[in-house]
Amino acid sequence: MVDVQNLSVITQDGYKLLHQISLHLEVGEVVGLTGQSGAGKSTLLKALLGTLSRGCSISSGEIFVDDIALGTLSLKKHRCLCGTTLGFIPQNPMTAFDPQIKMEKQIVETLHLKMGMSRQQAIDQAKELLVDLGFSQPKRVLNSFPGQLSGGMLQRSAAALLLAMSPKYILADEPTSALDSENRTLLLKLLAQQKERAGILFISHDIAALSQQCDRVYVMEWGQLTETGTMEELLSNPTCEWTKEYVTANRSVSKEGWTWKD
Ligand SMILES: Nc1ncnc2c1ncn2[C@@H]1O[C@H](COP(=O)(O)OP(=O)(O)OP(=O)(O)O)[C@@H](O)[C@H]1O
Repeated sequence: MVDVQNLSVITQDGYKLLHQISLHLEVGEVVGLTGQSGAGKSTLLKALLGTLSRGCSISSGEIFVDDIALGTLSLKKHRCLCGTTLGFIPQNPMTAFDPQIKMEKQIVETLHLKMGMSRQQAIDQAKELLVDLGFSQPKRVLNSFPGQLSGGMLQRSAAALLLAMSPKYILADEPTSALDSENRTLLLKLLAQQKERAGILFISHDIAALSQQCDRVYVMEWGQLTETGTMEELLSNPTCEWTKEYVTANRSVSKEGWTWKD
């Protein structure tokens, strides 16, 4: 289980980015995290991955992954958990890969290092997953530099790499933000298939996807978790500002009453 207990993160100026966050994630469930832009959702993922920006630090609380307190680990040991235990799909696909290195080398080296795969095994696995993610020419993707691929192609490639590592916990930061509707559906389907063997923390503003995928959803405002429930419960009985505003903005009046645009 991933268990975040009363986690607070501050900047070097003492500004609180996260305040007393507590949440847990078990294998077999999808937990959503939504809320205003700048609320601190990505910061929480960075704390989980040990990649907080320079000048930001955990001021109190602890994160346990399978009963291991991450705060007791060296940065090197923390990073070792990334990939196979904590898998990550980043919000900004450009940050997922080194722009100077061809995709094939990056994917092969990661799968060799993290999974012990041979070069050929890694290439075969990558091609197979790229096809699953909608690429008809996976070889072309592997032969490209990241800059030669679109944002959506990179986001799907990052998802393929993550799936190849079969992480126990998947941390997905707006994984569909750069995708068109067809590829969004494809990625959501693949993520849903992981639920049987993984726990998924799904950060998104995509209310339809949150409703469809998540067992429960947390709302974050100004670095704090302000509300939790199924998406349906949150929308039908919103209590915090962000959810109320979302509900108001998405209410469309018809003769019969109102319906969700999503
Ligand atoms: N290195 C940093 N130093 C100072 N403040 C930072 C730093 N990184 C992020 N922040 C601030 O932390 C807050 C939370 O940012 P974060 O990216 O976690 O929000 P978010 O909820 O993921 O937003 P979005 O939905 O737009 O992706 C913002 O106010 C941001 O400006």
